Formats: sequence, structure tokens, C-alpha cells
Amino acid sequence: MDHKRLLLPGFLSPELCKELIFIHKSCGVVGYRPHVLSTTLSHLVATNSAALIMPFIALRERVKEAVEEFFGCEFELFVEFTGLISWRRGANIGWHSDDNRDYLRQRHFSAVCYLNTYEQDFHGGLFHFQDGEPATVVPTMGTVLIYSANKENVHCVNEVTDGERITLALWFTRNSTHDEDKKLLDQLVNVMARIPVERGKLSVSLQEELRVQNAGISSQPSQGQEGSEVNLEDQPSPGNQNENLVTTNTVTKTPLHSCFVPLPASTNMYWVSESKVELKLGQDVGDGGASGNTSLEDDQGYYICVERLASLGFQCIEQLDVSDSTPDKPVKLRYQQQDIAYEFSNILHALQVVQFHEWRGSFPAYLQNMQDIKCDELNIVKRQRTSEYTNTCAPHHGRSPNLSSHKGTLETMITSWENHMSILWLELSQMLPAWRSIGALFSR
Ligand SMILES: O=C(O)CCC(=O)C(=O)O
Ligand SMILES: [Fe+2]
Repeated sequence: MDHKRLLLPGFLSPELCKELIFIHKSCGVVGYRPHVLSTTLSHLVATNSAALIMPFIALRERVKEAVEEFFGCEFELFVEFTGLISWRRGANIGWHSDDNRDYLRQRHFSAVCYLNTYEQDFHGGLFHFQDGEPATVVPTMGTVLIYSANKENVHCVNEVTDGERITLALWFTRNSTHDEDKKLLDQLVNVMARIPVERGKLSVSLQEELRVQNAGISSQPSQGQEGSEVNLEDQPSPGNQNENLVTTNTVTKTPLHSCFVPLPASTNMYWVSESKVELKLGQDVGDGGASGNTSLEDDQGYYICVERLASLGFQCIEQLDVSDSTPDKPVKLRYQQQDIAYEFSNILHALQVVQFHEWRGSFPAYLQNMQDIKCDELNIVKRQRTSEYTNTCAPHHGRSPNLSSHKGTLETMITSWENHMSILWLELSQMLPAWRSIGALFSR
């Protein structure tokens, strides 16, 4: 039997891999099997994070071209599925081919893009082919593995024993009725139509201004940016006038803000069950759906967003009510026992902002600032009232440093995320008419 497969090391730049990891860590939900989380493009669109599909577009195109060239089927393929998948401790998949279910028969070719590296970011999780060469694929950041989805390429993934193994999985089909682009376009058109700011209201000059401001911001992520917000005061959008500028604590929210503040999906999609789930290995192949979801009642587990925030040192000031089916409530965070004054629109908004700064590496600067505030304040307090030293550190007690006094830092933290999102959002809204007319998602 022929085992047609291709390994392309360095196909993705480290920068793109990290950006995709940021998206997954900001938006991922429970995946299709235990210990697996996923972020599909349609999930991004459905959770008001449509702008985050932009970094995928050129990559999907490049991978499709590589698959078409290797298998000699130029201009014949459609992307059937695009999803970021992470495999956490305990995740594995037995021998299978990727088309091994009736509802997966349309999958003709597979491409797995490895976004992080074996033995650096996770342990276990090697990929093996049952027959032929290469027998084993070692996941390495930026490598793409391409193979046919049928029985020529039966494979498995060993159990991940530690860390988080993150991939971008793509499937391709010759069958146009399974074209992911058509479904995404329908979804995008619906979502963009509901956006409160009319695209037409964003004049060309304003868009230009935005670009210039953003160009400045992205090159200096850790500095105060006076006047960096998108101020639409002069161009109110109909039906939205009263909401044009909403000040929450120190940070001004603009109409654009409401375009891309994420909307969480239902709670059970973020609930990772830790109770035992019976599974027949080797039969359950990725469908990108949420069939790994389990009910909240009988389970031990954790809420993904809360866990992701906690792993970076953030807690929600008020505990999240996981019995609430839609966690779309304002959230405030605490970092190292200091309450952050800013009110995020919801837990997903908080997570996206935090992950954004983790990705950009701009946290150390902010945290350094926060650390300085803490030390200074504590020193003063310590000198004055030594006996109450511990109390001053405790949440809601004494004068724990209020970060709103460090307006520049906090404001920059929020607005640099907003600016990043607004660039993507504008790109998306500019591309959409062309995508609609062609019926496909493509890059410039
Ligand atoms: O992540 C990998 O290396 C392969 C995953 C896989 O086999 C699948 O999802 O079907
Ligand atoms: Fe597979």
C-alpha cells in the first residue's frame, strides 16, 4: 500500500504559531474527546470574536496549496474543517484513519500544523503511523504534517503525560457541499449585520487614523498611549448615540469596543470534566464538535477561563457562578492580591486581554510596575503599622494598592488589546464583500 505523506518543517513562523496559541488560550472550549480543547473558526465567529479568524486566512490558503500540489489536485480542494486543538495531560488517540466514520467520509486529506514542541512544551504526544515511513513524527513548532485521510495512513497519538500539546488541524475535501468557507460566510454575514456600528460610519480617514495610531502602539506595547483610543465622538452611529463613550473606571469604551468584546458560549462548553469518561480508543476521531461536553451536575472539574487566568496569576474578585448557563456578566480581576479597578465586560473579555499581554510579552513590564507599587506601598504601611502588615496584603483589607492610580499602565493594557482587535476587525470588514462575491475566504 502507498503511504503518501509529507513533512514540512518550518512551514509556519514562530510568530504565527504564538499568535494562534494566543487565540486558542483566549477562546478554546471543551473538545471532542477527554483532555482535549478546541477552537474552531465557527466558534470564533459565534462568540463575537470573528476578527480573530484573520490570522488563519493566509495560512489555510498556503496549506491547501501545499496539499494540492503534493497530491496533484490543484484547484480541486475545499477546506472542510479548521480548528486549533490542544491535548492536555491524559489526552491520546488510538489507531485510526481520519475518515473512519460515516460523517467523516468527505475528508480526503489531513494537515496537522504543530504549534509547539515535544519535550519543551509538553511530554508524550508523539505521532505514529502504523505502516511506512516516517514511522514517528515528533511535533515541533512550525512543522506541518500532510497525509491522505484514508486507510493508507492509519495513525495514533501517544498519551500526553505533561503540558499542553497545541496543533492547528485542517481537513480538505473534494466535495463542495462540505466547504467550510460557505458556512463561515453565512455566519459572518449574519454576525457583521448585527454589529452596532455601521461600517459606513467609519470613514476612510478614520480607518487611516486608526492604522497610524495602531502602528505606533504595536511597536511600543508597554508605554502609555495618550489619545490612543478610537474616538468616534464626531461620528455617532445611529441608534447607538448614548453609548458612544462609556467610561468605566479609568478606561474609555468606544463604539468600536462593542464590535469585538467577546461573548462567551454556554457554560458547559468551558467546563472541563475531571470525572471518568468511558471512551473506545481509536474510534472517536475529531469532528471539531463538542461531543466531549458533559453535564455539570455529576462532575468534578474546572472552568477553562478561570483556570487559564489562574495559571497566569489572576483571580476573579467575585467567584464565577458556573450554574449560570451564560457567563456574560461583568468581571473584575485580582492580581497578586491587588484588585484591578477595570471592569471587564465578561470573563472571556478578561481572558482575551490577559492572554494578549502574555502573548505580546508585555506582562513583565506591567507586572514589574504592579510589583513596584506593591513594594512601595507595603514599605510605607510596614513602617507605620507593622502589626497590621498581613492585613494590608489581604484582599479587600486595608489599603491594598489601587491600580486605577496607575492609569497609564492600565489604560495601555486595555487599549493595546482594543487596538489590536480593531485592526483585525477592520481588515475583516474590508475583506468580507470580496469574500462574499467569490464565495470563499482568501487573503489579499
Ligand atoms: O495531533 C496530531 O498529531 C494528530 C491528531 C489526529 O490524529 C486526529 O485528530 O485525528
Ligand atoms: Fe487522526
